[in-house]
Amino acid sequence: MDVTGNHGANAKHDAAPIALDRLRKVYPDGTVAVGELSLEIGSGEVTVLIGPSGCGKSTVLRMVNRLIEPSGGRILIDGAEVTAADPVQLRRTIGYVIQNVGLFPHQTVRANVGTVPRMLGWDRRRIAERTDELLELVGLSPEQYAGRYPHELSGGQRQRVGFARALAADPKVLLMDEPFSAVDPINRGRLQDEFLRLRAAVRKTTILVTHDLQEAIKLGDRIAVLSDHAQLQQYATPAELLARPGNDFVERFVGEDRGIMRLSVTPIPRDGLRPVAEAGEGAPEVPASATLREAFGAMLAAGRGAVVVRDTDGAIGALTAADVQVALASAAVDSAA
Ligand SMILES: Nc1ncnc2c1ncn2[C@@H]1O[C@H](COP(=O)(O)OP(=O)(O)OP(=O)(O)O)[C@@H](O)[C@H]1O
Repeated sequence: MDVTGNHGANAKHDAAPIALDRLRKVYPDGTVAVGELSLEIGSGEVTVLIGPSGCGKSTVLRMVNRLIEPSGGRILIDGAEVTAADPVQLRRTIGYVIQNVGLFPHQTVRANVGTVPRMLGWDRRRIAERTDELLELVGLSPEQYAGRYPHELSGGQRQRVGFARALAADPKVLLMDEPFSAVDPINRGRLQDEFLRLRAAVRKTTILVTHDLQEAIKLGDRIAVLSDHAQLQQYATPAELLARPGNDFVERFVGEDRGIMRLSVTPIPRDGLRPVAEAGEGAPEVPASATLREAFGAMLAAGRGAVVVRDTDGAIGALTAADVQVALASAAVDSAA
């Protein structure tokens, strides 16, 4: 299946880099929502904006698709200034996913997903094919769900439809504003996993707003930590951010759990493994691609002090609880280098 949507004439859009250059927004009542923000987002990367409530995250996002007009500065997508584009045309090249999805209640799932392709004048057959393809991609069988209305879906399913709709016309850029926050914790985890799976298949330059640090760490290639007026406090990979908070604000923001959270962004050190026998008889096993969190979790679940690490050729070594601590310490040194 061609999940990129690049099968039809004129449908091809590669992911595009985004640059925010001294971006500013002062609302008419004088509120300075965004003081001056500069940020570069690489093509195909997921950047997460995170920060306290009211710090300007949504304002930044909504300036990128011109739902809000900037008061100053520039936004460049693929080198072209966003403010030079027609806002309606622009929005057709940008997928937008919001908290409560905003599906049209009186339209079927099929019609909702086909919204932008219809506006772009695609023929019916092509729209139908693309809709089926996307529904499958987000894990909803078209036979079962295409004819339903939004009120006949669960919150998580609605979110999936919203995501399919955002991807329908193969946008260059995806903007996601708290996309999973209206969903219960279990479905939220599932949707996050789904997002990770999808983004491996469809690489879109994505800006995702959240106030959930776990989510930021799980989904972001890079995280921008903002304080009031969208002041950039640190822009770093999840591993760097947790190992080396750039200042007191970020240190307070990531909080005391950052040591634990680092487990989930640090891979098992293949070079630092012990002989397999040191794990002891019946030790739990984890794949070499696992993180320290998964390895440590397997130890705790089995009540053991070590795991056997396996790759496709078989067992490649043992990792103990003490090794986990050493690996974390050396990963912190690496990320400082
Ligand atoms: N239309 C508006 N007029 C005046 N002030 C506004 C307007 N919209 C938002 N603001 C203010 O701008 C600031 C930034 O709001 P914004 O919604 O961008 O923050 P946020 O970081 O996304 O917040 P949250 O995490 O709570 O959703 C806030 O102080 C908010 O009150």
